[in-house]
Amino acid sequence: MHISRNFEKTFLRLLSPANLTYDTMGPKVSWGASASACEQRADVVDSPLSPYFTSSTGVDITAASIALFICVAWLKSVDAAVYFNLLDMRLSRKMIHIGTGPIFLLTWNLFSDAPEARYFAAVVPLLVTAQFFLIGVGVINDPQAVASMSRRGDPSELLRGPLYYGIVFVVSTVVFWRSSPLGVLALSVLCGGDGLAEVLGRKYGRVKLPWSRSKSYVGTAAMFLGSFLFGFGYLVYFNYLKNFNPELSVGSTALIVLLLSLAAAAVEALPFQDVDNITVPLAVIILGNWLLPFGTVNCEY
Ligand SMILES: Nc1ccn([C@@H]2O[C@H](COP(=O)(O)OP(=O)(O)OP(=O)(O)O)[C@@H](O)[C@H]2O)c(=O)n1
Ligand SMILES: C/C(=C\CO)CCC[C@H](C)CCC[C@H](C)CCCC(C)C
Repeated sequence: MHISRNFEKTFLRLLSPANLTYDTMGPKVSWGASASACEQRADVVDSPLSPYFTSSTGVDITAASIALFICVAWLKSVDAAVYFNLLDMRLSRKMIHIGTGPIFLLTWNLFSDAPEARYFAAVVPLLVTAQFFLIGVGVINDPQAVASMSRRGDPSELLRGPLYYGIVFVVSTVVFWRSSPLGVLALSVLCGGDGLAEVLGRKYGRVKLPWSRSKSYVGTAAMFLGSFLFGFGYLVYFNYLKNFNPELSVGSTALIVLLLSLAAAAVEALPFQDVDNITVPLAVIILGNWLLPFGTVNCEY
């Protein structure tokens, strides 16, 4: 068994109630059943880059370089839009929050099916997050990045929301990678739900939640909607690309993502700021680990 499968197993065991048992292939709960085809989660995605290389390392280095290039181009375009006053600082922060993760997810299938591909992929958010960490602590001076990613123009703000966001991406890429619907779902809910909550909440959220005075009913409804749209959209997309084995059944997955989006909206409505970037994906992983097996086809439960 590859070491990364152990990460996944250990991570889920740490997060879950003690009465559930885990199979050896990842976040699939075995409800007392013996190992079956439902518990195989091998990565069988074929990279479009593989015809051009003789080794998986060549594919993975190229895929990581392409992702890094796209990342720099995207972040620099947002910085430039803020610099030329085409974009308001608050909106730019949200655009980075909503856009960066989903763009990264779209690059995942460029990587090879080698077990170490996830580490090459994780290097991309790791490098970008490390750079923002250094800006946050004052080692690197990058006023444009601070302007586009902070709320009030203070570099140390990068050490909260943006840093947590980056860490969640690195950990989830290594632990779950692309063959697990859990990681894809947690990351897309983090980007879509939280992002839409702030954009719509700030614009239309006049009536505040009684227990969370900085959040509104409109924002919480947008959190639910954004979580569902991004979460379900990305699961259907990766399902169509045959990332998940066993395959997801679109109907039951819709229902499960609906429930998980409600849970994500409830967690986001709690009176905390910044840590949403950790609590929301964590809640989706804990609950999704229990619910998602029911959304797979050809399995008996
Ligand atoms: N469930 C939610 C989540 C967020 N929001 C809105 O989204 C914004 C949250 O922005 P954020 O950057 O997290 O916090 P603040 O620092 O309070 O925002 P700002 O300083 O830009 O007002 C707030 O205006 C809040 O009303 C909301 O209405 N409902
Ligand atoms: C402003 C942000 C959050 C506030 O809630 C987002 C911060 C973004 C990061 C620190 C960057 C994370 C890196 C990526 C997930 C890698 C992206 C690669 C890609 C191809 C665009």
